[in-house]
Amino acid sequence: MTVSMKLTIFRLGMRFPLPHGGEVEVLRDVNLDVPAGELVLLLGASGCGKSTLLNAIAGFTTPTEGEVWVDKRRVTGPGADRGVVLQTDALYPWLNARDNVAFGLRLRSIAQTERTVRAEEALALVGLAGKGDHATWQLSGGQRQRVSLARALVADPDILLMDEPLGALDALTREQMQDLVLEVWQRTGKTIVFVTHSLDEALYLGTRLVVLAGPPGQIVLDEPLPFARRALREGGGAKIKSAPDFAAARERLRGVIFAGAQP
Ligand SMILES: Nc1ncnc2c1ncn2[C@@H]1O[C@H](COP(=O)(O)OP(=O)(O)OP(=O)(O)O)[C@@H](O)[C@H]1O
Repeated sequence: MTVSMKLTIFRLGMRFPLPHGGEVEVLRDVNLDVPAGELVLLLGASGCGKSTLLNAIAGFTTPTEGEVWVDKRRVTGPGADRGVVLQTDALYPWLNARDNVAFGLRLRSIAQTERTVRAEEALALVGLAGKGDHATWQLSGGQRQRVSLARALVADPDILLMDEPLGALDALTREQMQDLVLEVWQRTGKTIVFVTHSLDEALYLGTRLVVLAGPPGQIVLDEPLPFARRALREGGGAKIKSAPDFAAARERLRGVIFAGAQP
């Protein structure tokens, strides 16, 4: 699992019709060029349009203006080149962990034996080796999100799109899952776009931080981040999250987001 592709968002705009006439502008002139293998953290206050942007990249919605490209292919709808993980896991309760992961492969007419092998590989990648036979109700919240991540990875997508995937987890599990995301990113080299409204999560996890403010949602900050690579080099986050430069970055960004973030 090593495929990864460049993502290009060009002059993206999104307006939705309102029930009693008129429309609401949710995104305006969003431009983003994501090289292959980058881990982009998309941060912004509630309602600024993060999910709308992610849904447009996933192809779940069609933008009113602009374009989304994955490498040389224009996005016109959902596709196996983009794997999606959402905040709620949406696992099928009648299937065990392995069959939940393998489900998408069945739709693509891949033979049973290969489906099983690939599902087991994906489960191992997210730290669930040997848990394939578990029913979904036997899994903790964190484990369920690991299964969701394995389900997104099993088809070997070019890009992984994650919309607040850790938002419903308790604080400790969330920290463990952040390290898992980093590990998966390092091992697969996938291009990842990860949405969050946690400032600490955005600072810690990304190799690049993109801050969206709105409405209408516009990019107000786009800069590289050092902490994810440092965490991988030094093994683990506690020390990094309490380091003076992490605290300083947090304070600076808090200012950007909560004070002067309106475009
Ligand atoms: N289909 C739609 N029709 C009308 N308005 C919409 C539609 N989808 C989203 N919106 C509006 O667009 C705005 C941005 O929503 P979006 O879910 O993208 O924000 P967000 O930054 O992801 O917020 P949160 O962090 O709370 O999930 C919201 O005001 C929402 O009500």
